[in-house]
Amino acid sequence: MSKKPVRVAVTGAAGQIGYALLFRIASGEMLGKDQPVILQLLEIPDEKAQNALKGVIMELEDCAFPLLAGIEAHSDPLQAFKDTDYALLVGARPRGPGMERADLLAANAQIFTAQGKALNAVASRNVKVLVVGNPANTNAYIAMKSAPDLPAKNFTAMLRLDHNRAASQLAAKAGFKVGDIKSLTVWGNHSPTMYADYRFATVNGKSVKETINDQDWNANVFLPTVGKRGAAIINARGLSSAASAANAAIDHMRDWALGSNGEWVTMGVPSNGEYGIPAGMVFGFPVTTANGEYKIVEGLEIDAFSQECINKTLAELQGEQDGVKHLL
Ligand SMILES: NC(=O)c1ccc[n+]([C@@H]2O[C@H](COP(=O)([O-])OP(=O)(O)OC[C@H]3O[C@@H](n4cnc5c(N)ncnc54)[C@H](O)[C@@H]3O)[C@@H](O)[C@H]2O)c1
Ligand SMILES: O=C(O)C[C@H](O)C(=O)O
Repeated sequence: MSKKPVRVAVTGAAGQIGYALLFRIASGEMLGKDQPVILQLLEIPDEKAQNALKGVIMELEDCAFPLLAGIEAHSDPLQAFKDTDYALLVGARPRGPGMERADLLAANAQIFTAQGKALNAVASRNVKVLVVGNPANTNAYIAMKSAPDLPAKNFTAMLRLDHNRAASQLAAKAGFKVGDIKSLTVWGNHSPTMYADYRFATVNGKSVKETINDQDWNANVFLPTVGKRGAAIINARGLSSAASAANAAIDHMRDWALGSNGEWVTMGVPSNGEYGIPAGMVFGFPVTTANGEYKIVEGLEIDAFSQECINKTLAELQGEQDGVKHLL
């Protein structure tokens, strides 16, 4: 018997990540090739954006995806999030000319407060939320705080792009096949301060750290390369990463919904105090996923270098979250 369709809300649906994301969701790459989906798409109430959204919907229709059980276009989050089982919050306010970081935080705080409240009011009580729009961790924190009737653990931020970037850099450095790298993680904020940590990673049972055996490369090449990859792509393309961001969003949601088969993946999730991260802070952690739930990998040893890196990204996130406290 075929499965009942699930509802997937995507915000910023006419943007560049939206364009790289929706077709893959509709083809079953996110939730499985047997799972019909209804897309509930949100764009700002602006004629140009709504027209662009219409065009994307026409293209979705023209793909004749067998799993696409419905498509809705909305400009009101209360309609877009109605009964939604999954919410991918991609749309966000980009930094404009002369805008300070505090202005960016405040503009996004407004968007994610409203969207958190709307999720709280109308979404499925089990909705799984992924925030992609930057600053992703803090936006997820704001949405979570604005939705007190939903489980806080259901609000997550995207660190998977950083994770995938780290895997790819390691593979290139040591000649690994990227798919053979296990137990890699990225701690902290989706920003250049993130700490991509391969101390526990293995390839075919062999330690990645021992194979590479180059702390200078780790500190001075690998971490800056992964941390500044988003900026490098903006410099090269004139636009921020879109296909790789959409791909990471698919990976994040697929693993959360369908399980990671015991493997570690990285998710930005609210801390319960693990590794000294303040409870409630949305932080990149190693997790395993099964039966629609994630579990933070606990008990890992944090050496002095790692602690220093974690402290740096933690301080940045604390600053961001302190900066929006008065708005919540
Ligand atoms: N977490 C990550 O790893 C990661 C990676 C890449 C990009 N990003 C972020 O993702 C976001 C989207 O990137 P993009 O390249 O698709 O941008 P984009 O500008 O191409 O598209 C964003 C879309 O969101 C819409 N939007 C803005 N505010 C909205 C709101 N309140 N409700 C609904 N829609 C809204 C805009 O109209 C626009 O169509 C940006 O914040 C970007 O910085 C995050
Ligand atoms: O949009 C950005 O600022 C960069 C993006 O978050 C990325 O990591 O590619």
